[in-house]
Amino acid sequence: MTEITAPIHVNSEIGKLKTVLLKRPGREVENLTPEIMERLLFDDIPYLKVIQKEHDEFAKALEDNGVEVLYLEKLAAEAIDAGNAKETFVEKVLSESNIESPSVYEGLKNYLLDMETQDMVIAIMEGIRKKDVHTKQEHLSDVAEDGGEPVEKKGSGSSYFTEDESDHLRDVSNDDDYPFYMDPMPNLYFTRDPAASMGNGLTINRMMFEARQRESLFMEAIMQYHPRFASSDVQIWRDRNHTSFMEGGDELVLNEKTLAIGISQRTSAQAIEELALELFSKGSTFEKILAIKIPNVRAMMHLDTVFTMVDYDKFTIHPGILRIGGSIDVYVIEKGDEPGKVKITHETDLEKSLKDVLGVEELTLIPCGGGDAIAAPREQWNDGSNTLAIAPGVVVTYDRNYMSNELLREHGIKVIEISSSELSRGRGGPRCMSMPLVREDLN
Ligand SMILES: NC(=O)NCCC[C@H](N)C(=O)O
Repeated sequence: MTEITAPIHVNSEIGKLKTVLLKRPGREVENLTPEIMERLLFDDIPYLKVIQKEHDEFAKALEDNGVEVLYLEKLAAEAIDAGNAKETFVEKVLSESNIESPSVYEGLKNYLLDMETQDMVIAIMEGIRKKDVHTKQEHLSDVAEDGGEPVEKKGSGSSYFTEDESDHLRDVSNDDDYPFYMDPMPNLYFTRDPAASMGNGLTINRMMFEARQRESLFMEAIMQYHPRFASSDVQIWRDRNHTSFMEGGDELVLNEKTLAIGISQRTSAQAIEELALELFSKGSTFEKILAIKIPNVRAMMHLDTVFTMVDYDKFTIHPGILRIGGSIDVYVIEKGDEPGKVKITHETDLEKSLKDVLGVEELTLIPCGGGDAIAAPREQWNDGSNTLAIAPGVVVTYDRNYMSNELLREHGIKVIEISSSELSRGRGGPRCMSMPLVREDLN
């Protein structure tokens, strides 16, 4: 086996995992409240101490199996320092954080730039509460509360009072009760979605919901400035400056010539076609994309919530994506006859489409929860189909999905289970929580 020196090298879903990017859940998951959790794409509020313990167990399971684990928060801070890009980064994040008031903008900027880079990255991820940053408007509200003269507040935020700002009506908050100037990013521990490795490059994604759109700024900075990546020839197949959206949970690398991408709640058909054109024209190894249409519902937001590869010829599947009779729409996208054009063939037999591109005679689709009318949707809801393959036939899964795990074992798959009572509350499993950077090639 030749040693892989490229910082990103992913030619399959199942090749031995060498390096992976994770994000340990931090206070951003505690900054959820019942009022905002739905908008921030959570169904419940995780218990921080336990979710961190479970995540550490996940990281340890990977390390015990020879995987190098890198952390997003650390790489992002290293990148920003290496690129001397603190101010540029802060300005970019602020410009995407819906801050209308100039005094709030200035207050936040000074507040963040006064921090060490690592603390600043973590603060941005956790979300920034109004009570931590003092701006002129806060003093105006003090007047209203006390009926007296504005008094400069003492405490950590007082130096961020922007005394010179002119008064703007837009400084008057529409929602004084809302606790944040900058929303937390609780979904960051799903490192799979903001960017996706394919070949020796990646897509840095424009994500569907505002709750997640700023997440890909960290990966953009890492690729731009971090010495581990910036000095190498990492191909950005698609950047985040698009209007059509794509998320990594939909992007599967079947082999070095073929991708499977979900047309889903989070990834549009247009984005897939645009990516195909980029890949076909920029000298990638990819020649085909299977665009698989899945239901546009929250429970199945990405293709990897209903379909993952576990071995050369085996996949998990949630039966809920198939029509009665087992058909599903698969659009095979290939290079067209003219530049700037693709050729699209419509197929409806997923098993056959997969056999064709993988070059295998037999293929097994292992149904989530055994296909049982109750167990299948229950275990799918807790990511029973969302396995992370760390080698052919070896996967990491959530322990709570015992029926699906048992079935995987019956099919000869080695299953490494991790605790999942809190991790699962964010509606993502082991594949969602990991972004492979390097995998060994298959023979
Ligand atoms: N690939 C994945 O399916 N990721 C899980 C993302 C869960 C997150 N709460 C979201 O709704 O985006």
